[in-house]
Amino acid sequence: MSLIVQKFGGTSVADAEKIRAAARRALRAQQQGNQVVMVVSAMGKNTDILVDLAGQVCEDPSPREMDMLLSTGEQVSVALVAMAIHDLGGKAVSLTGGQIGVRTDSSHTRARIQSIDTSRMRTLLDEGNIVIAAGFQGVDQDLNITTLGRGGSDTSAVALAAVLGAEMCEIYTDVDGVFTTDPRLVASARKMSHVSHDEMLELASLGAGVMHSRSIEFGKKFHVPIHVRNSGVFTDAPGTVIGPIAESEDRPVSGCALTKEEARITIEGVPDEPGASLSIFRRLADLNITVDMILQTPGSEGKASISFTVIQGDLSRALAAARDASSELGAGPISHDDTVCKVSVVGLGMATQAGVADRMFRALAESDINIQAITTSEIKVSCLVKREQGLEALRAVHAEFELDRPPAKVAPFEASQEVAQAADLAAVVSGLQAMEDLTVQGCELDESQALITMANVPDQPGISADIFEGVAAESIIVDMIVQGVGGDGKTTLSFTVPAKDADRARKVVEAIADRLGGDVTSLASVAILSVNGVGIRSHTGVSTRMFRALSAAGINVELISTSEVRVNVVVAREQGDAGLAALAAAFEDVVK
Ligand SMILES: Nc1ncnc2c1ncn2[C@@H]1O[C@H](COP(=O)(O)OP(=O)(O)O)[C@@H](O)[C@H]1O
Ligand SMILES: N[C@@H](CC(=O)OP(=O)(O)O)C(=O)O
Repeated sequence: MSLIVQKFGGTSVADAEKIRAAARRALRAQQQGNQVVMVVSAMGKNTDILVDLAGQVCEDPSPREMDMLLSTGEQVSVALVAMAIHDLGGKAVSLTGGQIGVRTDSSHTRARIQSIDTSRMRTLLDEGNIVIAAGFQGVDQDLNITTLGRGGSDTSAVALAAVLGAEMCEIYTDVDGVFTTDPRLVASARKMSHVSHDEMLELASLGAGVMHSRSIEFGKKFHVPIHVRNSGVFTDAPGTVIGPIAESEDRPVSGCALTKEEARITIEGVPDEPGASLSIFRRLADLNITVDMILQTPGSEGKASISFTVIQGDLSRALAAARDASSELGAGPISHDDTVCKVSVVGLGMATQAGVADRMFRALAESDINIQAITTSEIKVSCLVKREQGLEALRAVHAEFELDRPPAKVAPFEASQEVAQAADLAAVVSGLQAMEDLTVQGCELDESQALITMANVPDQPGISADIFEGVAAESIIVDMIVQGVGGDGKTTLSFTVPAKDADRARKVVEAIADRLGGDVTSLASVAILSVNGVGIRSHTGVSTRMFRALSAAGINVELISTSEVRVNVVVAREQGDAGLAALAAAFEDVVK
């Protein structure tokens, strides 16, 4: 008998009527011949209310007690959903995370699932029950209640679907599916018929709150088809399938997103030598702080400037860590800005098409928005801008890439489902032992690139657009772009291009420097080392492990860029082979 998991977010169980509607939907799926596991979140804004309450009682609540408190929200809703099903004549049993056997580590408020025991759920299902599982929670080995981080019910649902070998994991929410951007922020946003795991991973971690990014890691790792749908409509109209296939192959950008609550920290005067990045990011990883944009730009006299962003809530802890690292390194000064936000574009197509970054930069410049920092990966470009301009920036890039219009050639919806359903259950089962372990697919060395740096550029709207339009006009594909944070009205931009195009790219940049000011330097050939896999950024230890391995091998990092699926660093060409060997050894235990 087929099994489906249906997850109902807080918005879909916000009141008694919605709870009854969710119950009817689950019963209908059961009547259609499926076994049904529901995963339910706390009603409406109940988790926010509990967080607020804790804040009124105490300034700095203990994470353990926070979990004890927040988990009650889901306990209320699962019981009510079970009662609603009983009332409709169905059989249902509600279970907390602990009762299901969702084992996690002990990182309260951001725990990771270690294993799930399916036996009790299987017995209940075989007896004809709908199982109603509390999302977002588990227990550690001492039976302390843990939670998975805000929005974590999606992760509970996809994890349950993985261990149960479910045919489909349906995510019911208050919108019709995954849109090209948050439809509440941009009215012209368009629902996508499907979106690839890698795009969704990036979008979710870059601000698309419709899905919890770790749920996508599970979906990708365990081949779980995920279908995001609207709980408020009574039709069976398809929503968005998150699977291996992108909606369109020829479109460079699939979606865009905004993270509002960003904070930026910059450490200047960091000695440009092996181990410097390690000293900083090791401390942040030890505190379990997820670092987002990391920008290292070459400075003068053997000193570099390292900037990174964290979510605003982590700022004070991250600043303390930065101060410790800075005094150990003899670096400084340190500055920070907590009035920034990040706008990003994401698309599998940009890996093979020139001219995405420059279009984004031009769209922002035309709205008179200054870009404070840039990072790129194969499938995303992120720009840090003033928070008050965030929404305008999002709308500008959405319009620039015409995301309101469907792509010319859309891969068929059925294809995304078919491929997704060809899941390898054996792989799922073998992955159960340590479900959220890091999956590193491999370490790579690319020796084909050159590095161009333009320092002391006036920090004003339109500079990046000028440079990258000029480079794109020469049909040169830019790989990594890192723009450091400006000081004294100046900024530094570094980027890599294929070595064969380096001379032409340098000429373009020199012409701009002649006009606007700025010092151009280039390295005709560099080595880009990368570690790629699933959920690279949210596993805070990956960069640390990478920097440690390179530092131990005496290799200096010139430039860094990160994404959900990859960390890239640029090192001197002659150190590429040694760097690759060091990384291969460092990640040997986790390469799948
Ligand atoms: N790209 C996007 N597509 C769809 N919804 C998005 C996107 N980005 C952000 N959202 C927001 O996510 C919301 C749904 O997530 P959430 O409020 O957590 O619902 P739930 O309670 O169902 O988990 C939508 O109402 C929408 O405003
Ligand atoms: N109730 C939790 C978990 C969750 O995932 O909720 P939702 O599915 O409503 O985003 C939270 O608010 O964080």
